[in-house]
Amino acid sequence: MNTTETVDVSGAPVMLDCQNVTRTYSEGPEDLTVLNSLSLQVRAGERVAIVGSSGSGKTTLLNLLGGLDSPTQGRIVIADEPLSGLGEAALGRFRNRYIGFVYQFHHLLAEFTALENAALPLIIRGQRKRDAEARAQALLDRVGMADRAQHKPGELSGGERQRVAIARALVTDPSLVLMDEPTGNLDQTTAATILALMDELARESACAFVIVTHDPALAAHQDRVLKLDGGHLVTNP
Ligand SMILES: Nc1ncnc2c1ncn2[C@@H]1O[C@H](COP(=O)(O)OP(=O)(O)OP(=O)(O)O)[C@@H](O)[C@H]1O
Repeated sequence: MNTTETVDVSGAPVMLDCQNVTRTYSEGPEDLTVLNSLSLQVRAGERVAIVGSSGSGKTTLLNLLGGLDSPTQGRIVIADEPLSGLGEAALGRFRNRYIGFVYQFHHLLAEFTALENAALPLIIRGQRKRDAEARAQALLDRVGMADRAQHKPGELSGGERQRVAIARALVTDPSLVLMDEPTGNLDQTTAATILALMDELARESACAFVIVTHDPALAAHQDRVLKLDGGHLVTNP
Protein backbone atom coordinates (compact mmCIF):
# COMPACT_ATOMS: atom_id res chain seq x y z
CA MET A 1 0.00 0.00 0.00
CA ASN A 2 2.95 2.34 0.34
CA THR A 3 4.28 2.02 -3.15
CA THR A 4 2.76 5.19 -4.59
CA GLU A 5 4.90 6.66 -7.31
CA THR A 6 4.93 10.38 -6.80
CA VAL A 7 4.22 12.13 -10.08
CA ASP A 8 5.55 15.65 -10.39
CA VAL A 9 2.44 17.66 -11.25
CA SER A 10 3.81 21.07 -10.28
CA GLY A 11 3.75 22.27 -13.89
CA ALA A 12 0.43 20.62 -14.76
CA PRO A 13 -2.66 22.76 -15.37
CA VAL A 14 -4.98 23.47 -12.46
CA MET A 15 -8.10 21.32 -12.93
CA LEU A 16 -9.92 22.39 -9.80
CA ASP A 17 -9.70 25.84 -8.30
CA CYS A 18 -11.79 26.50 -5.24
CA GLN A 19 -11.42 30.02 -3.88
CA ASN A 20 -12.67 31.28 -0.51
CA VAL A 21 -15.64 28.96 -0.52
CA THR A 22 -18.11 29.30 2.32
CA ARG A 23 -21.21 27.14 2.80
CA THR A 24 -23.69 28.12 5.45
CA TYR A 25 -26.81 26.06 6.08
CA SER A 26 -29.68 28.31 7.09
CA GLU A 27 -32.45 25.70 7.34
CA GLY A 28 -32.17 25.06 11.09
CA PRO A 29 -32.91 27.34 14.06
CA GLU A 30 -29.37 28.74 13.78
CA ASP A 31 -27.14 29.27 10.78
CA LEU A 32 -24.43 26.63 10.51
CA THR A 33 -21.26 27.57 8.63
CA VAL A 34 -19.72 24.25 7.63
CA LEU A 35 -17.08 25.52 5.19
CA ASN A 36 -15.48 28.85 5.98
CA SER A 37 -13.56 30.64 3.23
CA LEU A 38 -11.94 27.41 2.10
CA SER A 39 -9.50 27.33 -0.80
CA LEU A 40 -8.15 24.33 -2.72
CA GLN A 41 -6.29 23.83 -5.96
CA VAL A 42 -5.80 20.44 -7.56
CA ARG A 43 -3.70 19.95 -10.67
CA ALA A 44 -4.12 17.48 -13.52
CA GLY A 45 -2.83 14.06 -12.48
CA GLU A 46 -2.85 14.94 -8.80
CA ARG A 47 -4.71 12.96 -6.15
CA VAL A 48 -5.80 14.71 -2.99
CA ALA A 49 -7.31 12.96 0.01
CA ILE A 50 -9.71 14.88 2.24
CA VAL A 51 -10.03 13.56 5.79
CA GLY A 52 -11.84 14.94 8.80
CA SER A 53 -14.09 13.88 11.62
CA SER A 54 -17.75 13.07 11.11
CA GLY A 55 -19.71 16.25 10.50
CA SER A 56 -16.64 18.29 9.49
CA GLY A 57 -18.13 18.99 6.06
CA LYS A 58 -16.52 16.48 3.70
CA THR A 59 -19.76 15.57 1.93
CA THR A 60 -20.72 19.24 1.80
CA LEU A 61 -17.42 19.99 0.05
CA LEU A 62 -17.75 17.08 -2.38
CA ASN A 63 -21.28 18.20 -3.29
CA LEU A 64 -20.03 21.72 -4.01
CA LEU A 65 -17.12 20.46 -6.11
CA GLY A 66 -19.51 18.29 -8.10
CA GLY A 67 -21.90 21.16 -8.72
CA LEU A 68 -24.66 19.37 -6.77
CA ASP A 69 -24.87 22.30 -4.36
CA SER A 70 -23.79 25.96 -4.57
CA PRO A 71 -21.50 27.84 -2.19
CA THR A 72 -22.95 30.64 -0.09
CA GLN A 73 -19.85 32.61 -1.05
CA GLY A 74 -16.75 31.98 -3.09
CA ARG A 75 -15.91 30.55 -6.46
CA ILE A 76 -15.34 27.08 -7.86
CA VAL A 77 -13.67 26.70 -11.25
CA ILE A 78 -13.27 23.30 -12.91
CA ALA A 79 -11.27 22.94 -16.13
CA ASP A 80 -11.36 26.75 -16.47
CA GLU A 81 -15.16 26.88 -16.20
CA PRO A 82 -16.66 28.79 -13.22
CA LEU A 83 -19.57 26.64 -12.00
CA SER A 84 -21.56 29.70 -10.90
CA GLY A 85 -21.84 30.81 -14.52
CA LEU A 86 -23.74 27.69 -15.55
CA GLY A 87 -27.51 27.34 -15.48
CA GLU A 88 -29.16 24.06 -14.45
CA ALA A 89 -29.12 22.41 -17.89
CA ALA A 90 -25.60 23.58 -18.72
CA LEU A 91 -24.41 22.38 -15.32
CA GLY A 92 -25.85 18.93 -16.03
CA ARG A 93 -24.01 18.79 -19.34
CA PHE A 94 -20.83 20.09 -17.70
CA ARG A 95 -20.96 17.43 -14.99
CA ASN A 96 -21.50 14.73 -17.59
CA ARG A 97 -18.55 15.95 -19.62
CA TYR A 98 -15.97 16.92 -17.00
CA ILE A 99 -16.71 15.18 -13.71
CA GLY A 100 -16.74 11.52 -12.69
CA PHE A 101 -18.39 10.50 -9.42
CA VAL A 102 -17.70 7.40 -7.34
CA TYR A 103 -19.95 7.11 -4.31
CA GLN A 104 -19.63 4.68 -1.47
CA PHE A 105 -22.85 2.92 -2.37
CA HIS A 106 -22.19 2.86 -6.12
CA HIS A 107 -25.65 4.03 -7.25
CA LEU A 108 -25.68 1.56 -10.10
CA LEU A 109 -29.01 0.96 -11.82
CA ALA A 110 -30.27 -2.46 -10.72
CA GLU A 111 -32.05 -3.38 -13.95
CA PHE A 112 -29.05 -2.59 -16.16
CA THR A 113 -26.01 -4.80 -16.75
CA ALA A 114 -22.51 -3.74 -15.67
CA LEU A 115 -21.80 -2.81 -19.28
CA GLU A 116 -24.97 -0.71 -19.62
CA ASN A 117 -24.26 1.01 -16.30
CA ALA A 118 -20.71 1.85 -17.33
CA ALA A 119 -21.88 3.12 -20.73
CA LEU A 120 -24.67 5.28 -19.31
CA PRO A 121 -22.81 8.65 -19.09
CA LEU A 122 -21.98 8.35 -22.80
CA ILE A 123 -25.55 7.39 -23.73
CA ILE A 124 -26.81 10.40 -21.76
CA ARG A 125 -24.39 12.49 -23.75
CA GLY A 126 -26.01 11.24 -26.95
CA GLN A 127 -23.36 8.80 -28.10
CA ARG A 128 -24.50 5.79 -30.13
CA LYS A 129 -25.10 2.72 -28.00
CA ARG A 130 -22.59 0.62 -29.93
CA ASP A 131 -19.78 3.18 -29.51
CA ALA A 132 -20.66 3.87 -25.87
CA GLU A 133 -20.63 0.18 -25.02
CA ALA A 134 -17.33 -0.39 -26.84
CA ARG A 135 -15.71 2.31 -24.72
CA ALA A 136 -17.42 1.01 -21.55
CA GLN A 137 -16.21 -2.51 -22.32
CA ALA A 138 -12.64 -1.21 -22.62
CA LEU A 139 -12.95 0.41 -19.18
CA LEU A 140 -14.48 -2.74 -17.69
CA ASP A 141 -11.53 -4.70 -19.11
CA ARG A 142 -9.25 -2.18 -17.43
CA VAL A 143 -10.84 -2.70 -14.02
CA GLY A 144 -10.73 -6.49 -14.38
CA MET A 145 -14.46 -6.86 -15.02
CA ALA A 146 -14.40 -8.06 -18.63
CA ASP A 147 -16.11 -11.35 -17.92
CA ARG A 148 -18.73 -9.85 -15.58
CA ALA A 149 -19.95 -7.23 -18.06
CA GLN A 150 -23.31 -8.88 -18.71
CA HIS A 151 -24.18 -9.28 -15.03
CA LYS A 152 -26.54 -6.97 -13.17
CA PRO A 153 -25.40 -5.22 -9.96
CA GLY A 154 -27.40 -7.67 -7.80
CA GLU A 155 -25.26 -10.50 -9.17
CA LEU A 156 -21.95 -8.77 -8.37
CA SER A 157 -19.89 -8.52 -5.17
CA GLY A 158 -19.30 -5.19 -3.43
CA GLY A 159 -15.80 -4.88 -4.89
CA GLU A 160 -17.07 -5.74 -8.37
CA ARG A 161 -19.82 -3.13 -8.11
CA GLN A 162 -17.27 -0.57 -6.99
CA ARG A 163 -15.11 -1.38 -9.99
CA VAL A 164 -18.11 -0.91 -12.30
CA ALA A 165 -18.71 2.46 -10.60
CA ILE A 166 -15.08 3.43 -11.26
CA ALA A 167 -15.40 2.37 -14.91
CA ARG A 168 -18.58 4.46 -15.20
CA ALA A 169 -16.84 7.48 -13.61
CA LEU A 170 -13.94 7.26 -16.05
CA VAL A 171 -15.82 6.35 -19.22
CA THR A 172 -16.17 10.00 -20.24
CA ASP A 173 -12.45 10.71 -19.67
CA PRO A 174 -13.30 13.37 -17.06
CA SER A 175 -11.08 16.23 -15.88
CA LEU A 176 -12.00 15.68 -12.24
CA VAL A 177 -12.97 12.51 -10.39
CA LEU A 178 -14.73 12.87 -7.03
CA MET A 179 -14.70 9.84 -4.78
CA ASP A 180 -16.54 9.31 -1.53
CA GLU A 181 -15.01 6.42 0.43
CA PRO A 182 -14.06 4.48 -2.70
CA THR A 183 -12.81 1.53 -0.65
CA GLY A 184 -15.45 1.72 2.08
CA ASN A 185 -17.05 -1.66 2.86
CA LEU A 186 -14.45 -3.53 0.83
CA ASP A 187 -12.14 -6.23 2.12
CA GLN A 188 -8.41 -5.45 2.23
CA THR A 189 -7.49 -7.39 -0.91
CA THR A 190 -10.20 -5.77 -3.01
CA ALA A 191 -9.36 -2.35 -1.56
CA ALA A 192 -5.70 -2.87 -2.50
CA THR A 193 -6.73 -3.83 -6.05
CA ILE A 194 -8.77 -0.67 -6.35
CA LEU A 195 -5.90 1.44 -4.99
CA ALA A 196 -3.50 -0.04 -7.52
CA LEU A 197 -6.02 0.63 -10.26
CA MET A 198 -6.41 4.26 -9.18
CA ASP A 199 -2.61 4.64 -9.26
CA GLU A 200 -2.48 3.41 -12.83
CA LEU A 201 -5.37 5.57 -13.93
CA ALA A 202 -3.94 8.70 -12.31
CA ARG A 203 -0.60 8.07 -14.01
CA GLU A 204 -2.17 7.49 -17.41
CA SER A 205 -4.84 10.15 -17.45
CA ALA A 206 -4.50 13.84 -16.78
CA CYS A 207 -7.44 13.92 -14.43
CA ALA A 208 -7.46 15.27 -10.90
CA PHE A 209 -8.81 13.15 -8.05
CA VAL A 210 -10.44 14.36 -4.84
CA ILE A 211 -11.00 11.46 -2.48
CA VAL A 212 -12.96 11.76 0.74
CA THR A 213 -12.11 9.03 3.20
CA HIS A 214 -11.95 7.94 6.81
CA ASP A 215 -9.39 5.29 5.87
CA PRO A 216 -5.86 6.44 6.92
CA ALA A 217 -4.19 3.93 4.57
CA LEU A 218 -6.15 5.17 1.58
CA ALA A 219 -5.42 8.79 2.52
CA ALA A 220 -1.69 8.17 2.98
CA HIS A 221 -1.60 6.63 -0.46
CA GLN A 222 -2.52 9.90 -2.20
CA ASP A 223 -0.22 12.77 -3.28
CA ARG A 224 -1.57 15.12 -0.59
CA VAL A 225 -3.69 14.68 2.51
CA LEU A 226 -5.77 17.61 3.71
CA LYS A 227 -7.84 17.66 6.84
CA LEU A 228 -11.14 19.48 7.06
CA ASP A 229 -11.23 21.15 10.44
CA GLY A 230 -13.28 24.13 11.61
CA GLY A 231 -14.40 24.88 8.06
CA HIS A 232 -10.85 25.04 6.70
CA LEU A 233 -8.51 22.64 4.97
CA VAL A 234 -5.25 22.09 6.81
CA THR A 235 -2.28 20.04 5.78
CA ASN A 236 -2.45 16.81 7.73
CA PRO A 237 0.77 16.13 9.67
N1 LIG B 1 -28.86 20.24 4.16
C1 LIG B 1 -28.35 20.50 5.38
N2 LIG B 1 -28.97 21.37 6.19
C2 LIG B 1 -28.47 21.67 7.41
N3 LIG B 1 -27.32 21.13 7.91
C3 LIG B 1 -26.68 20.25 7.14
C4 LIG B 1 -27.15 19.88 5.84
N4 LIG B 1 -26.27 18.97 5.32
C5 LIG B 1 -25.32 18.79 6.24
N5 LIG B 1 -25.55 19.55 7.34
C6 LIG B 1 -24.69 19.62 8.54
O1 LIG B 1 -23.42 20.08 8.11
C7 LIG B 1 -22.39 19.43 8.84
C8 LIG B 1 -21.43 18.76 7.87
O2 LIG B 1 -22.07 17.66 7.26
P1 LIG B 1 -21.35 16.73 6.18
O3 LIG B 1 -22.32 15.68 5.76
O4 LIG B 1 -20.77 17.57 5.12
O5 LIG B 1 -20.16 16.11 7.08
P2 LIG B 1 -19.15 14.90 6.77
O6 LIG B 1 -17.80 15.38 7.11
O7 LIG B 1 -19.37 14.40 5.38
O8 LIG B 1 -19.61 13.81 7.81
P3 LIG B 1 -19.54 12.19 7.77
O9 LIG B 1 -18.06 11.84 7.82
O10 LIG B 1 -20.27 11.79 9.01
O11 LIG B 1 -20.22 11.74 6.50
C9 LIG B 1 -23.08 18.48 9.81
O12 LIG B 1 -23.16 19.12 11.07
C10 LIG B 1 -24.45 18.30 9.19
O13 LIG B 1 -25.41 18.03 10.20
